[in-house]
Amino acid sequence: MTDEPLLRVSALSKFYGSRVGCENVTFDLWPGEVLAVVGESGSGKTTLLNCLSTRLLPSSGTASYRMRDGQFRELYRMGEAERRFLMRTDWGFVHQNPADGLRMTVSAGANVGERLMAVGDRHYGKIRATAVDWLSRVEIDEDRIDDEPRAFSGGMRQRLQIARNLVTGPRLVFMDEPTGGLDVSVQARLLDLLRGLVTDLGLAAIVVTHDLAVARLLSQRMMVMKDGRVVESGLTDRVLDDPRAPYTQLLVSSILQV
Ligand SMILES: Nc1ncnc2c1ncn2[C@@H]1O[C@H](COP(=O)(O)OP(=O)(O)OP(=O)(O)O)[C@@H](O)[C@H]1O
Repeated sequence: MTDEPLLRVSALSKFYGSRVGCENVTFDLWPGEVLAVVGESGSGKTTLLNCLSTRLLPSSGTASYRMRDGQFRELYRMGEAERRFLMRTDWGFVHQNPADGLRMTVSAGANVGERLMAVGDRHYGKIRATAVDWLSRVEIDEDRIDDEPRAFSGGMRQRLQIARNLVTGPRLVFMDEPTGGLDVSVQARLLDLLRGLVTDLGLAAIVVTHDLAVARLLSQRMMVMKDGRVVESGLTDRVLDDPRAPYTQLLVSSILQV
């Protein structure tokens, strides 16, 4: 661990015309830390995630990322080429719908291998061996390596998307409802797998979820959003066991009643 954050976000806001997407969001993310962003539909989670991952330009505010050389760079002032390089080498993005993060008409092995080629690997044998290794880490049998993800179940597709994102050794991974849309039993297994990988690799992650159980299992810290604003933030166990904002209390009690 270093004594400097990986990401520094200050007074970030995004407006869609007069509508608030997210407003005045400030936080630091530390290396190896998992931050969950929770809130009901329309609270601004996806807007925030898209701004942080530079898919969307905020209306105001700053976000600085500590590059591998230790220097902080302002994300919204980066050139397109540098931003793309960062996204390819140092970041991952796991979409809720695996089809958004995979190439559905190339093999599972190629989905993983092409990410290695994108960062300069050229040795075919090594790429294939790494792909096999990563497929096994996400519990996909080696004999499925030549199958296209269209032939996979939802859970397998999501595990493949995770392998594709982690194979290049990113330092920060953005996840948008990574277990959304899956059966409950498949969700539990995927969450276990994700938790293991994040811990083993010492990954930092920002996980958007409306599911407090996902936040509890994956994150050390969480932010609760409502109407685009952060209404509460803190260590996940503290926020869930002793929520202070009335909205968080409502959110937590509504889950407990289920
Ligand atoms: N492209 C857009 N144009 C206009 N308004 C938008 C756009 N995207 C989001 N919004 C609005 O911004 C607000 C925050 O939406 P956002 O999708 O970020 O919330 P969310 O918490 O991620 O919701 P969900 O869980 O349903 O995805 C909402 O009022 C939404 O209607």
